[in-house]
Amino acid sequence: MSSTELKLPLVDLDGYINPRAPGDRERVIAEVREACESFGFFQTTGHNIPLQTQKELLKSIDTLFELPQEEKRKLSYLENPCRRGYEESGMSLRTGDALPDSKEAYYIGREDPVVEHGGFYGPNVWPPLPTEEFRTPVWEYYQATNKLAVVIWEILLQGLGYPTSVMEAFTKRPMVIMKMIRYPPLEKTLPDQFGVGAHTDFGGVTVLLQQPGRDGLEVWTEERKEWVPVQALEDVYVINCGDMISQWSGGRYKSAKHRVINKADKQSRLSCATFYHGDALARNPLNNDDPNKATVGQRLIARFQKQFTLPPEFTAAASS
Ligand SMILES: O=C(O)CCC(=O)C(=O)O
Ligand SMILES: [Fe+2]
Repeated sequence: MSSTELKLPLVDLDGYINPRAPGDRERVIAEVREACESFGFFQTTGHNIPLQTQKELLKSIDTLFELPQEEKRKLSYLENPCRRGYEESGMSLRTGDALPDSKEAYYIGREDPVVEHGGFYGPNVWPPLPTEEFRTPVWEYYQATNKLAVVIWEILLQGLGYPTSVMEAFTKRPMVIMKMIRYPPLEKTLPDQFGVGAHTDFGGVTVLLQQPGRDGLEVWTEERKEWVPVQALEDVYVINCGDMISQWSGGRYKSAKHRVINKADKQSRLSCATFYHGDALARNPLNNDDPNKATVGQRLIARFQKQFTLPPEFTAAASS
């Protein structure tokens, strides 16, 4: 089978969110488990995020990235104690890739009033756009994906035989980072440059919205040693597991390598990833005897130490 024929599993979450018959939920739980054991990725419908909310989010992302470059630079995440704000094209370098990512990104997260735990918690940076054009639709979308991520976490935990109440042990103040992304057209990308170079996601559950019709995401299958292209379909989300949940599951759920290259010659590509981890200070809630005693926050630091500029108090927390 050639790579173009291989597709990610498609799971309809409606049976879990609005069960109508006995066994509906169990069926969805089994389908998600199967997908995450084989691929670490799946696509999904029946997710309960209104199409209008998705469209408004994409419009807001477009408006944001259309701001003049000097305006965007003023919002740099490198200047922000919580690493919220704007990441310019060419700033993320991936191991093994000669060239840095071509994408530009903008990060928001939980809205906490004060900076705490070296910036894991704190306020967002909002761009100088009318509230109704950016902050309101983006925040509505952020909350909707938070809810969806909780549903996915619950399904994944039940797939391993745990009750959903396990969530309480590590999600009192979950770190939920949302990354809005714009990829330049292919003709503006250097040869051998990726939009996002091959990587695994750091932590928990990722909820990804791709701009419909703008393909570009590819997922690595270890079994076949192939990159599987993922279609960007309207109202269809991509869900994947990160390294932390993979480790917590004892390796049952895969954290698959993936990369993005915008396939469109002349059009940019938008996407938005919500990464739902756990409390900064939480440890593996599934195994008290896990020899890896790192907190969620420490894992995050260890992973991004090279990629992001981190304040010293933060880095110190990683090694303690
Ligand atoms: O834009 C995409 O389709 C995927 C982005 C991604 O993998 C990431 O930001 O971690
Ligand atoms: Fe990713």
